[in-house]
Amino acid sequence: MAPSSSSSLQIAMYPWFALGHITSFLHLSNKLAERGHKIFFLLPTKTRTRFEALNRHRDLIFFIPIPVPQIDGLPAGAETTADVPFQSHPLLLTAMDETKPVIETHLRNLKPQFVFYDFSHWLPLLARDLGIKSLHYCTISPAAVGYLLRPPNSNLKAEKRSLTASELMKPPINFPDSSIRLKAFEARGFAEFGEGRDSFTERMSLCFGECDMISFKTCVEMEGPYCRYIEQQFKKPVILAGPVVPESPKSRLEDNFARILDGFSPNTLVFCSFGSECRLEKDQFQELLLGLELTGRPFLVATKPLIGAESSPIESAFPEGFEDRTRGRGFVTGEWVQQQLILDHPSVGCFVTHCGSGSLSEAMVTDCQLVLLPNAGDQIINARLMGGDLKVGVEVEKREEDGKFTREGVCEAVRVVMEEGSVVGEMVRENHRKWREFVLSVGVEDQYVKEFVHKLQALLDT
Ligand SMILES: C[C@@H]1O[C@H](OP(=O)(O)OP(=O)(O)OC[C@H]2O[C@@H](n3ccc(=O)[nH]c3=O)[C@H](O)[C@@H]2O)[C@H](O)[C@H](O)[C@H]1O
Repeated sequence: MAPSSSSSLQIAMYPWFALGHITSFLHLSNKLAERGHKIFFLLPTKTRTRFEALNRHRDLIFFIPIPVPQIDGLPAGAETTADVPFQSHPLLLTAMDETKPVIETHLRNLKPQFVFYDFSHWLPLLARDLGIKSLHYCTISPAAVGYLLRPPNSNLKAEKRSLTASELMKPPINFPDSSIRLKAFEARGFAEFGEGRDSFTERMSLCFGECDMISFKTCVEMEGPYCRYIEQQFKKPVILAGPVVPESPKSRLEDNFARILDGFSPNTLVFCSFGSECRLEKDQFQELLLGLELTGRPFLVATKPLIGAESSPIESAFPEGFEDRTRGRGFVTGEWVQQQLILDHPSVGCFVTHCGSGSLSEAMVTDCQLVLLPNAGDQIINARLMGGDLKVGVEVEKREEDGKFTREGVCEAVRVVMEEGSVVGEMVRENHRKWREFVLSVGVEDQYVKEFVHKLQALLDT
């Protein structure tokens, strides 16, 4: 018998097998556990160790290991999008779909009142059969969902076709007024995604269409119009978890990085990270490094480029003479770093980000200047939102003909935000400061989470 709506909630969470999604669900779990609610966090077995440090309430957040089925074509032991190239993501989706019987067993035993999910389109239907309410907790921004997914009632299905590049260059009908547009090369990228995109679009339409409620990690002040647009398009209540400000992990910054960062004056170092999935082609990786070299500033890059064999050392992809020229001020690693702790370090003055939603949440609460260098998917829309609507960062220019960025473009974007007296730099600094103050102001987060829980409890009474 479900407890009355005034007592604490019991929620199962099953995020998509991507570190950015798991991180986002865990940040929300911390906020809910802080208020006494119990979370059963289902995640791939081996991946759990990456997240122990982020679990701040081990008495209320219980990690439940889910073995990832071995699918033909998936490397042995692969569990998340960080373990496979982008082209293999559909195989990982299949692996997640094949965990359905295991998830059903857990839900029958755990008997949560809710299940939160994002890409497992079969979960809302399963939950309904088990008398469990389902919430699609969408880590992708409402602006990106609205622009890229297009309304479910569009005539595309009837015409059995995908959106063309020219259709994708313009926002959908009734989309809120904004600076969000796709450039020709970006629209072509989405259109060429083709049937992979169609089945993904189909999957997402089910994820949004079958749940009891939709939720985003954002606030009305930032993305209210886009949330209302989603509500209208999917005819489903949208509840907001608020900014879900990530707390810093309990761990300390590793000595080798502490030593590097302690060696630089406050707000001087450029930190660059592209999340857990992005793998730059070698030519673009070199343009990035040469661009940071051109700035004349100290920099730390944490990203794993696509280079020959996985076992090749990252130095094999460095531009000619780069190491000698940047010794003592340029640091590059292909390993997983403690991004939140690095961003918190006083020497970091600029964050070059791929605009993944987790990284942007973390960026918003720092005082780093932001350079936006989206790689794919919703990151592009996030960059337009941050650089165009909110004006809290500057986007790196890319060539129209092939969508590639250049060393000069990287250097110019860093210069604009970091140079003393730069008008644009001061504008984005001030806008970022205002949003940071809003997001961190007393009561904002608490009010959003309270309202979020209240709406969940109200759903139990329906
Ligand atoms: C929603 C989905 O998130 C995806 O994940 P991705 O990992 O790329 O990026 P983030 O969301 O920033 O998530 C990345 C997370 O990994 C952390 N991190 C990353 C690198 C590192 O070396 N160390 C770290 O601690 C970082 O702090 C953040 O919390 C994609 O963007 C996708 O476009 C988006 O729809």
